[in-house]
Amino acid sequence: MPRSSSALNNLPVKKFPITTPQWLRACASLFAALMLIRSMTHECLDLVPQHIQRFVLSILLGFFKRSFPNSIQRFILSFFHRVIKRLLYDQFMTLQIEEYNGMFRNEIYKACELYLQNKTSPNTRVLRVAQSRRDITSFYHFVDKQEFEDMYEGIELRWKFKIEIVFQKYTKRSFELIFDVRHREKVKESYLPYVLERFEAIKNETKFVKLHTLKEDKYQIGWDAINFEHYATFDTLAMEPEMKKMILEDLDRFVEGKEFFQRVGRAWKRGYLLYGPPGTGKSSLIAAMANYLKFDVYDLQLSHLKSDMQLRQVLVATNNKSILVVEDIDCSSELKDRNYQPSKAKKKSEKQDSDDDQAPVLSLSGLLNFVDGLWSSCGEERIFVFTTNHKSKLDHALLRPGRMDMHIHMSYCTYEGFKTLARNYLEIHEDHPAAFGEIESLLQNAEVAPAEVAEELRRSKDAGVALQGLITMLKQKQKELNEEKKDEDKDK
Ligand SMILES: Nc1ncnc2c1ncn2[C@@H]1O[C@H](COP(=O)(O)OP(=O)(O)OP(=O)(O)O)[C@@H](O)[C@H]1O
Repeated sequence: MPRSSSALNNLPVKKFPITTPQWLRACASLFAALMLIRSMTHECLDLVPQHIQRFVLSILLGFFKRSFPNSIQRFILSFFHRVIKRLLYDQFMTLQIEEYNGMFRNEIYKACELYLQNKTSPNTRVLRVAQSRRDITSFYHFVDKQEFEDMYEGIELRWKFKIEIVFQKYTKRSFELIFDVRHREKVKESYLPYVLERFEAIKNETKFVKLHTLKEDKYQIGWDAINFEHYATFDTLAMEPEMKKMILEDLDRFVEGKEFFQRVGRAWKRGYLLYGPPGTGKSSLIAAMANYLKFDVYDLQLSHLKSDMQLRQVLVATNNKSILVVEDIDCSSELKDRNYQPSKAKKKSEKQDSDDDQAPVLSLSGLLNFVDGLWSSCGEERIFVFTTNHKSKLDHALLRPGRMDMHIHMSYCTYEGFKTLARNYLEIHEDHPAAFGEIESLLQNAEVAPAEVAEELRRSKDAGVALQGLITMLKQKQKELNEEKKDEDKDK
């Protein structure tokens, strides 16, 4: 039987102070109010620089600590401290930028290094400064925990440089970028690309060619860089004009050849072999190439390396747009013969042989692999230059195209070469016709390196005296040569 409506009305009803939807609404309003207060606090705090906020907070905390000596009050204070800290600082995000990304140097790290050169913070107390003769800008070396401040479109950014020792062996360098987490996207999409852009611009504005040499500390082997202060250019180089033109055109084709190398599926690199007697300008030509292309020079002294692994380690640490030089490659006894067979060496002594088998080896194939093998694809716009006084002593594997693409013979001084040197050292242009004529005919038979001619021309500022000195020296050389020939004929 259905209950009557009056019966229903008489049932006991439990009354709540507020209904469930009302309670939810109240919570939502409270939450919204809190969010509003939080964002208003942040908006207001945005107007106050962070270091001032931190300073004010530390003063307030000090004041409250002194005012509340009792332990319960201190507990409440530390609770509030944590809440305020959370409100103020836990909104920060930290980006870590380490120097190495696996085996390779991190491009963003390099960009930060240069970008932050001119940015210091008011609390910077130590700066290591260096300046080179040719360089008008000073270089700052960062010290551990050094801080930098930056401002980008109203966003405050704090940088910190860190040096850590890992595994008690290696030094690990990194930058930390600390910023308000709300600007995460802007920092990623806009600020970091801006840093990279500035890096490229600063690099081009202040590009000084660097000379990198190997340095080894207790644990690691790496590169040390100084400004390259070799003033040789193609203008000052004593060389046949056609040869100069050919090299310059080859270099131009190389640097403009990115698409070509991609199209033909080859690594963007080029190898030059410079060969000729001592003092004919091999090092000067390398300097002229570096100054012309504004490429850094890496002087790879093989005697500093013990194994292929070390070789790989230093080679992957080189930058793009660089010239890797191995001087006097024929003298590199460090390079084990490609056909090196431990069995042959057994004849020597058992003990030494077993040591050899286990010792890490620096091999020619290790080097070739980098010039032409799989490792050659690491990096781009690389030039390899090997020099030798004795081309005939070199392994044929090294000489083939693809490894050494261009063989450049650095010859004894020619008349054209002499004219360049006379212009360099005495600032004269064939206004001593008599002396020039005599020197031209003497040079045809003399085997004299440009270094020797240059040395003679340096002896006096008076062009006439210097040229006469050169003529005497050339005559003396010719005399010696004739006597040698006579002796040879006698022996025959
Ligand atoms: N072709 C050249 N043009 C201009 N200067 C030269 C030339 N060759 C030599 N010189 C002068 O002689 C010096 C020594 O030359 P450089 O070191 O370039 O010769 P090198 O062929 O590399 O010698 P080595 O084989 O002994 O290393 C240079 O500093 C330069 O002043």
